[in-house]
Amino acid sequence: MDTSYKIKVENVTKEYDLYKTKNDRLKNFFNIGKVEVPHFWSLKGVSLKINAGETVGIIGVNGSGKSTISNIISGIIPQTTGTVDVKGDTSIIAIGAGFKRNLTGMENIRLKGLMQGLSLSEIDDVKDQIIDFADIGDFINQPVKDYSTGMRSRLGFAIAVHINPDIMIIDEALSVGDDTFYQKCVDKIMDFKKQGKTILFVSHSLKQVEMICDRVAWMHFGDLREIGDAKEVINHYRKFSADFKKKTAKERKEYQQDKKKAQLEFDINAYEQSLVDNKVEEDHMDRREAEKMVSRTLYHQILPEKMTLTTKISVWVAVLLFAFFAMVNISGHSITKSIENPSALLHPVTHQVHEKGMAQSFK
Ligand SMILES: Nc1ncnc2c1ncn2[C@@H]1O[C@H](COP(=O)(O)OP(=O)(O)OP(=O)(O)O)[C@@H](O)[C@H]1O
Repeated sequence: MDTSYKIKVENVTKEYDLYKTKNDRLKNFFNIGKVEVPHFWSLKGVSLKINAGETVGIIGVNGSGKSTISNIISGIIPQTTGTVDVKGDTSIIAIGAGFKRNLTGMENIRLKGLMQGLSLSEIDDVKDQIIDFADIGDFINQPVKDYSTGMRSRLGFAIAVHINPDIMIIDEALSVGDDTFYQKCVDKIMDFKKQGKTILFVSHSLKQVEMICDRVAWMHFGDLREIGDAKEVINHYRKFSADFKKKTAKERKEYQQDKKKAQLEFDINAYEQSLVDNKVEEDHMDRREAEKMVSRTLYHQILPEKMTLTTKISVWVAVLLFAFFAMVNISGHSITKSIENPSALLHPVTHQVHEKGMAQSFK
């Protein structure tokens, strides 16, 4: 078994339900009625390995799944199927993620530091460097919700590089600062590289990716189209972009529509079947074994995002029990009487006593 990787992503998919209204979402949550919801597969089965000390760029057109895959690797969002293995005693910092908007910059520094396992005195030691690097002055004592995108990103980057994570995930963080800040960030990233840290670098800037990364993953409408040597993959991507630009507006639109359609129509069962077939045909594996193996890879790490039937039943039972006990309480009857004669719940005891009392007082 290959254990040399730092990050391994196997057959990872991400499905989003495109609800039209909040009401539809709620109805589906409780399984009330049948609400037809389009499903969009932001990732259609992505597998990749990243070794310790590598700097890997993620490139691709808008909406190709770059942020989705990096957010799944950093644990910000769960995958729908597939396995993500981040090895060893690893801390990941995804820049810009995990800010509590109502807390001040200073409070967020402490929070992120504590979440990374630093002690309060260790955080105290680096806090001035973070504030200095982020260069956001007195804003450090203002709630993060009042920051501009650039300030938030600068603070995120500053925290990330100063609390020394093993793996750093940088998603478009360098596109927001001015030239001076940009250079400071690049220097820090190069420093990280020298220290042998693992870096995942999501960017639209091919120049930045070319300068910083050893390898590049090219995401394309939910698929990993290519992964390999940075220069080679970037050249292929540049060629694709140049060819794409040569198409007419109508051709470009049709291409994008076809790709989006494939993301809407992606069939997870057919995908599972294709993985099994692959193992049988190419690895000459026994079909039952292949089925078990694929099923494990796809589903063993998954917490169901949607409620299973058992969970739905449990929620309904809990709601009904809650309503029953609330009515018992209001009615003033005993639990036994309420079970024997549920209609009694509609005739509260206090009401009867009150009436009895009134009747007696009139006698
Ligand atoms: N919460 C969501 N609900 C529905 N669809 C989503 C959601 N988040 C992302 N998507 C869709 O998933 C696809 C991939 O999004 P993602 O943000 O990963 O792309 P990206 O490559 O990072 O794009 P960009 O370069 O514009 O940042 C897009 O089509 C996007 O619209």
